[in-house]
Amino acid sequence: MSALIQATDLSVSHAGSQMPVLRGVDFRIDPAEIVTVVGPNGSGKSTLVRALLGHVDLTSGRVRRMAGLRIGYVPQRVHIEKALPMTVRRFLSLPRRVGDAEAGAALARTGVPGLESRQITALSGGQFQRVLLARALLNDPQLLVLDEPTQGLDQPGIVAFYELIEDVRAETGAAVLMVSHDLLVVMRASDRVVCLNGHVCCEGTPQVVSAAPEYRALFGAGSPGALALYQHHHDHDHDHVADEGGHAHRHGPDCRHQH
Ligand SMILES: Nc1ncnc2c1ncn2[C@@H]1O[C@H](COP(=O)(O)OP(=O)(O)OP(=O)(O)O)[C@@H](O)[C@H]1O
Repeated sequence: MSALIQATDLSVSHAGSQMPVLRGVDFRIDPAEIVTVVGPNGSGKSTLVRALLGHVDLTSGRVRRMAGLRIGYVPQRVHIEKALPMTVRRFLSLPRRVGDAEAGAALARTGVPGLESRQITALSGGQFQRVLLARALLNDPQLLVLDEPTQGLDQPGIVAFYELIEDVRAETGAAVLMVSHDLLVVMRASDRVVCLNGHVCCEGTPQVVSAAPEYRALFGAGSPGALALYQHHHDHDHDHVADEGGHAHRHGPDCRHQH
């Protein structure tokens, strides 16, 4: 199956920084897959997403996007000028004007029907994330890219949002690339999880990754384990590929974690 996006040996350095943010990253996403990138703060998740979309210059490596690929992108930060009144309806027509029926259908699809006349700044966090998703869906994307789409949501809101994402995938067949901090919920909703820390630390299906000793060392069992990800250190290169149960699972032989 040909990939929607495939990156090979990707390295990125930001201007003024000695250290590359990403080094030697291989990544691909196939049609209808839900892939989630997890990793500590500053590990390069947003940079990877932006590199895959062609929004940052590469130091080395290559990114190939399928010709004509339609992408719906929800960036990590959406700046809304508070002083500038803007209704949901108007927001949905930026940057591309859409008809009332299309706008209404997108809002209904994401579980926030009838919000057209509300001010964007008056929405709750959960409503706003759904409006952002509605806008991303207007393009009839083959790939949805969501950078921390559940920020600011409470636990039930997070669970409901991921259920919505799975429904959207089932209905539209769109692939979904997400960056997330909601590790445990993400494990359930994703076909594949990629753990990033400047490089790909480990990756595979949720089952394979969660069964891997390296994953357990990182996350433990239950929610407190999620904190471990934010404490672990990577001081190694990955030069080892292990195959477990026929699934790709990669981890360095000398991957040391604080646990
Ligand atoms: N435009 C930029 N110019 C310079 N440095 C940048 C730029 N964007 C990101 N960085 C730096 O690159 C590193 C990775 O940032 P990135 O936003 O990709 O990480 P992240 O994993 O998405 O983090 P978080 O979980 O905090 O959102 C950070 O040290 C950040 O300060």
